[in-house]
Amino acid sequence: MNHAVRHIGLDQTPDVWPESAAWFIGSAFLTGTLLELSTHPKPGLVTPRSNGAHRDMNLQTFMVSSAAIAPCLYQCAQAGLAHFGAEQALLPVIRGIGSRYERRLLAATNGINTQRGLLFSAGILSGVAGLVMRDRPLADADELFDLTASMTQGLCQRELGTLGDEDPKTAGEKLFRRYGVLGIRGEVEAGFPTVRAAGLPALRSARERAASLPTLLLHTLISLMSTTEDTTVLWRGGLSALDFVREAARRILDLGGAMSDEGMAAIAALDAECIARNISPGGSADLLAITVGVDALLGGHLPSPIAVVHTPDGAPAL
Ligand SMILES: CC(C)(COP(=O)(O)OP(=O)(O)OC[C@H]1O[C@@H](n2cnc3c(N)ncnc32)[C@H](O[C@H]2O[C@H](COP(=O)(O)OP(=O)(O)OP(=O)(O)O)[C@@H](O)[C@H]2O)[C@@H]1O)[C@@H](O)C(=O)NCCC(=O)NCCS
Ligand SMILES: Nc1ncnc2[nH]cnc12
Repeated sequence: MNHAVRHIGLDQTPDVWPESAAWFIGSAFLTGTLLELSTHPKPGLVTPRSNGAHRDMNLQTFMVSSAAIAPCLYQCAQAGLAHFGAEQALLPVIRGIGSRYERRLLAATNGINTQRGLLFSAGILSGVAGLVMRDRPLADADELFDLTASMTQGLCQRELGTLGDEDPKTAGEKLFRRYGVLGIRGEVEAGFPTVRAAGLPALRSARERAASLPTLLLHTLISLMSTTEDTTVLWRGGLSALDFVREAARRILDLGGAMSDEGMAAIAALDAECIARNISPGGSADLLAITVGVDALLGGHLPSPIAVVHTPDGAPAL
């Protein structure tokens, strides 16, 4: 068995591999989804202790929508594992699965848009991961992101560039018309540059510095917020809100991010300010879930959720 496969605990016996690989991939992104939701504080976002800048959803709204979309991740991974031929031909298969689950998401939340963006990005990555992992573990994040960019080449032109004079329907289409921003489609078609350049480096840096799990997750989010072209922020507050969020996040990173007392104080202040201004960086929250999921696919180990204290004789303190 391949060392990397053994390292991430997959059973590579031929008749079990596709099933276990699909569950492994889906669980990686579900782990990222659940850990994002469980993180507190998160400026302007829903947490176990705050609804952030939202009046129409709370943690349980996200719990039911996460439960509704979890099977989609597994099915997209299975579609990738079963796909033979050019990767571009896999995209419509993934889009078909995702569209069905977007309806299930909205049915589970009574029409509230909690995680449409996450469904899109995590579904596509699950499919691409399946494409690669049919034969072997992922080499690195670049392999996953480069293949994603290849599979979705032309997506923005097809779905945004050909809007013509017809009325834009979704937030992303309206914002493309108004500001020329590409939103989640642009992030995906470019191969997740924000996760590559900000998310994964921040997560790895926090892990190397032995940060606790909550600190690691929040530090990664702030790093993502400093650079994400988040159409969720744009939708609510325009370019001034997007500039405000990115500049505030950069200042927090200059103070040490979530790994310093000064940074944590600035995060608390930003949370209050986002709520006061009705700003919610939902796109960055999605990218936090994606970052954790990709790290898990690569066998990354996260700090224990509870820092276990051991007694002098080595037994865990109860
Ligand atoms: C492909 C679609 C998902 C595109 O949808 P849309 O045309 O709306 O495009 P965008 O606005 O660009 O993106 C939609 C959501 O993606 C998140 N997002 C935005 N920018 C980025 C970015 N730069 N990087 C990553 N992700 C980004 C964001 O999603 C999160 O925020 C939403 C919750 O926030 P909230 O403010 O509450 O949103 P609203 O309720 O809309 O506003 P209020 O009324 O409350 O004020 C939530 O979606 C989070 O996930 C953007 O909102 C879609 O068209 C599509 O095709 N879907 C079908 C499914 C599919 O194809 N799946 C394939 C794979 S399975
Ligand atoms: N925790 C959260 N709060 C608000 N919007 C989100 N989109 C994804 N995660 C979110």
